[in-house]
Parts: sequence; C-alpha cells; structure tokens
Amino acid sequence: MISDSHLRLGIPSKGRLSDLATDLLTQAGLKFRRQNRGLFARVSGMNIDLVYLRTDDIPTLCAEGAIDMGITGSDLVEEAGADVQGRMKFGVGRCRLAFCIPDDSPITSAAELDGKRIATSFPNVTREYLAKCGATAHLVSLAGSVEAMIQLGVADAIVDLVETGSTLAANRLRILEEIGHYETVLIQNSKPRLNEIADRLVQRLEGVVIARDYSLVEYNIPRSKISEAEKITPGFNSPTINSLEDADWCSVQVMVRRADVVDAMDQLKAIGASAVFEMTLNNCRL
Ligand SMILES: Nc1ncnc2c1ncn2[C@@H]1O[C@H](COP(=O)(O)OP(=O)(O)OP(=O)(O)O)[C@@H](O)[C@H]1O
Ligand SMILES: O=P(O)(O)OC[C@H]1O[C@H](OP(=O)(O)OP(=O)(O)O)[C@H](O)[C@@H]1O
Ligand SMILES: [Mg+2]
Repeated sequence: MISDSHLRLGIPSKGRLSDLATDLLTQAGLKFRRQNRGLFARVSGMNIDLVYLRTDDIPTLCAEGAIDMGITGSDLVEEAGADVQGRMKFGVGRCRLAFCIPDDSPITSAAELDGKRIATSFPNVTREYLAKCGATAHLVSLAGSVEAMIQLGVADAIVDLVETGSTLAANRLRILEEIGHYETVLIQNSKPRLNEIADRLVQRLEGVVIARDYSLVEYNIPRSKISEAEKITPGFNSPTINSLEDADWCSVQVMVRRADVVDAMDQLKAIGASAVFEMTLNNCRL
C-alpha cells in the first residue's frame, strides 16, 4: 500500500487534533477516506499517503523519516526534541504549558520548586526550564490526568497544558509560571523528499489558514477619503480600488482580519463609506 513515490503525511489518529487535522486537509481540497480505522489512506490524485498515528509520536517519526511531514502540536515537537523543520502554523489548537500549584500554595516562582515533586507529561521541557531557573525536582512522568496528582499526594506541583483553565479551576489549582505558548503545526523531515508535492500541500493549507483568518471587505468611499480609509484597512498587500460611475467615488476591496472587521466597518462608516460588506472567504492563493 505505502509507496516511495508518495509523500507520507502523519496525522493524529484520535484525540482533539484528529478532527482538526482532517478538517484542514478536507478544506484544502484533499480527498481521502480512512478505511475501517486503518493506518493508511491514499489521497486521490495527489501522490500523498496519510498515515494515522498517535499525536505525540508524530514528531519522532517525522525526524526518523518514517513520515515526510506531520500535523501535531508544537509542544510535542519541543518535548520530543525532534530535529524537524516547522513548515506552517495553523493558528488552531492553541494552548499554554505551565507550572501549576494549589490555589492556596505560598510558592511564588518555579525556582522555589527546587527539591519538590512535579507530575507532568512533559518531563524534558520541565527539566530544561527548571535548569534555567537553577532548580532540580523529582519528576513523575505520566500520560494523563496530571491535575489529579497533587490531591493523590504524588506531587507538590504539576506542569500541564492549559487552554481555558477550567480543568485547573475544577482541581483548585492556579498557574505559577508559564513555560510557553503552543499550537498545531505542520512539520517536515530535515532532509526533505518530494519537494514539489510538499510545497503544493503547504500552499493549499496556507490558502485555508488565510481564508479562515481573513474576510474580504468591500465598500464605496469618496475618492478624497481613500488615504484615510487605507489607514483603517491597509489590506494584505494593498487594497484593490475600482472606479465608479460617479467620478468622485470609488469602490474598495480589501482583506481584513476577521477579528478586526466589525471595528473597521464602524470606522469606515464614520469617515463616510457606504455599502460596506463583509464577505467570507472559503479558500485563497495570494
Ligand atoms: N486543552 C488542551 N489540552 C491538551 N492539549 C491541547 C489542548 N488544546 C490544544 N491541545 C493540543 O493538542 C495536543 C494533544 O492532542 P491529542 O490528539 O493527543 O489529543 P488529546 O485529546 O489530548 O488525546 P488524549 O486522549 O491522548 O489525551 C496537545 O499536545 C496540544 O498541542
Ligand atoms: O484548560 P482546559 O481547557 O481545561 O484544558 C486543559 C486540559 O485538557 C487536557 O487534558 P485532556 O482532555 O487531554 O485529558 P488527559 O489529561 O487525559 O490528557 C490537558 O491535559 C488539561 O488537563
Ligand atoms: Mg490529552
């Protein structure tokens, strides 16, 4: 089934990044079907084979060359110490890795954890961070349910991923110090193979990521106000400006970050724009 002429892309077989990776690939126009929870799926018409793997094995398997590329968390790449290239950030699966302690603990910094017991699924990152603080701790390495370990008497503190903070709150824990911010990434073996296919895949996925982040905003504006409008909506490169029948007016088409659209629309209206529309992008190539 697996073939050397096909680029092997490792994607999570289960867990929270599994649907996220499948959605990204589908939106990028890749057509594939995983048969009966099989390990492989062939992408039709694209010389790419998908390999379904555990999210935390993907960095190591990519560094070893078992897969050419992979979708995983940047936290897991760091923990594995995998020698891979980061090709893309997806802007999703965002989370933080942090030292956490009981709400009522008097500890004020990670350096004070010297000599204490710390439960974590990230022993390497934890050890390196503590070393920079001049501290060493007894690390208890676990695969999950790390927040329970203080109540179980296994640890004085934990290092775990935090997204909304609700797991911490439920276990009466608080963040002591953040180690870093992470997200879902596309990685590639450091000696890339099948570059043309890899680049086409990256281009397609970038189209999806940009389309998810940006809207197309269109509005009419008096020509005398163009430079003011350009300050509000500078665009990705520069806005597209078209003439209207009334020579004093023009129409502008411009990419705007979704998070900024509503504010930009208010500001455009305030300087005299009319017919201001936001349009959703499905996909793009810039
Ligand atoms: N709230 C979160 N908790 C844990 N990981 C998160 C969170 N938000 C994003 N992530 C990312 O998801 C990765 C874990 O993905 P995985 O596919 O293993 O899902 P999972 O649901 O944690 O699976 P498992 O059942 O093994 O715990 C993390 O390494 C991190 O990059
Ligand atoms: O800040 P929050 O939004 O609450 O998310 C963080 C929690 O989610 C993850 O656990 P997961 O669901 O993967 O369970 P696990 O402990 O079995 O890995 C992570 O390990 C934290 O426990
Ligand atoms: Mg988990």
